[in-house]
This record gives sequence, structure tokens and C-alpha cells, in this order.
Amino acid sequence: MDPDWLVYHPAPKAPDFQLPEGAVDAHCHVFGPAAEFPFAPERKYTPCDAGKAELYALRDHLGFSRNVIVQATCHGKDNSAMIDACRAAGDLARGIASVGPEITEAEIRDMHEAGVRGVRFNFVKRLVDATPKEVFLDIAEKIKGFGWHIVVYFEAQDLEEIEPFLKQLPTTVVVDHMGRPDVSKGVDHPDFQRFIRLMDENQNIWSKVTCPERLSQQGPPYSDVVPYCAEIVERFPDRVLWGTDWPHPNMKSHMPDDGALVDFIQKIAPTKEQQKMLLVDNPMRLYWA
Ligand SMILES: O=C(O)/C=C(\CC(=O)C(=O)O)C(=O)O
Repeated sequence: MDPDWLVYHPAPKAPDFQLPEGAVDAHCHVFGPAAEFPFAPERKYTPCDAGKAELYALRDHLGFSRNVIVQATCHGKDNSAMIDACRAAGDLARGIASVGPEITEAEIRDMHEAGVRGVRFNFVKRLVDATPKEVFLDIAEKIKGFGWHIVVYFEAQDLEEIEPFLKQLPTTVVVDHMGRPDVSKGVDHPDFQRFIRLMDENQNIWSKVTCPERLSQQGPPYSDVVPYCAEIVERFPDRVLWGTDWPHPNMKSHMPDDGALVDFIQKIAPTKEQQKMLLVDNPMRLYWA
């Protein structure tokens, strides 16, 4: 693994916040183990091993019922670790894959049968080499007939440029980590308001209200991120998802305690009704319907 790699928390606390029955961790990853599932040659980082056994132990410890496993860029377009983890969980996991334009209908069907329900388009330059938008649009056409959706990962400064592309996508679109706002700017800043407007005007666009540990400039308990997540949950309660982001790739400042991350949920979704939509109803509708 990279010399400055931070390994996931060895013993997260038991959450004080009791998750609703049937809660879904809708954003997490598996890494390897590398001996079984080697990392991709084109990867931009080399993580520690963090396989399905550890992921499912964390699920049970925190009180989640299900997982959505998002293909991590260190595995490139080889989705086998993610698919193996989905198959091992039976009906309790779904996956988001990374695919190229050469993907065939038969391959999509196989992945669907394993539990995959979408693809991820990544625009974060430190994680991937750029893919032309026409290639992504081509992939979108191929997957839409399967009822899959598209997860997009970009940073706040790139929103203006990719907004027309997002509006062209023919499926439900889920934005990772609220489009990574700069939380020093305030929720009223035009950059975050642009993201709110995008969701407001496009009913097919959802957001993950995730990764306070990545977005925070203050560190735990991530109070500076609360207003951003809370604003989105309040405005769009039926289009939000939450996940741990375990095993927290590329965290450099600190490694979060996953139990404390679960406790964060009640600050951004204060009512029982919001919590149930965020953690159960929305992910079940998108991934298990
Ligand atoms: O875990 C995340 O969502 C964020 C990542 C890693 C990532 O997306 C990947 O490797 O695919 C990041 O910001 O480094």
C-alpha cells in the first residue's frame, strides 16, 4: 500500500444513534484482497486490503442491513472484487460498476444478475484519466434499458462545466458527496446554490449526503458540514442517500470512526421520517425495487 495510506478504523464505537430497521449503507467500497483481486495497473493509489468479510462485519457492528458497494478506482474496470462481494451477500448487497464503451449486453446482464444496478462516471482528476463525455453518453445508452442509474463523482469547481452533460443523462443520476462543496464558503454561496438549483430543476438528480470527514475543514465532529447535508435532506428528502464510505480511500488528515459517522446522521436528518427516507425508503426504491 502507499506509504502515507491510512488504514480504516480498527475498532469503531457502537453508534449512539439507532439506525431504523432495514438501513442501507449506500456508499462503501471493497479493496481486494489484492492476492485474490489484484489492483488495476492504471490505478492512482494503492490501498490496504479491505475485503468483503471486514465490510460485512462492520455492517453488522453498526446495525446496517444492506450495502451498496461502489467500484473503487484502484480496481479500474475490473469489477470482480465488487461483484464477488455482492454475490457473497446474497440479496443484501448491490453494486455500482465502472465499465468502458466495449461493455456488451450479455456482460451487463451478468452483472445485473449479481446485483449491479448502475455505473459510476468519475471526473475527479486525481483518481482517473479523463474519459470523453461521448463515451459516457454511449455507456448511458447501453445501461438505461436495464433500469440502471448513473453515479457521478466530481468536485465543486467542475460543476458549471459538466452541468449540461448531467442534464443530458437519460437515467436517474446520483451525485457523490453533494458534488464536494467547499464548506468554508457557506451554504448561500453561489457554488452550493448552483448545486441546489440543479437538483431543484432536475427531478432525476439525487445526492449522497456523505463524507463529512472528507469535506470538513474542522475535523470531527464535522459540524461545518452539517448545514450542507441538512439543507439537501430538508429540500429533497426523497432523493438523498447515505453511506459510510468505508474503507475511506485517500483520507490524509485522519481516519474517521465509523460509529461516530453514524451518529452524524441525526444531525443532518433530525426527524424520524427523514431518517427512514434517507436510510431505508430511498435506497430500497433505487436498488432493490
Ligand atoms: O470513496 C470515495 O467516494 C472517494 C474517493 C475514492 C474513490 O472514489 C475511488 O477510488 O473510486 C476519493 O475521494 O478519493
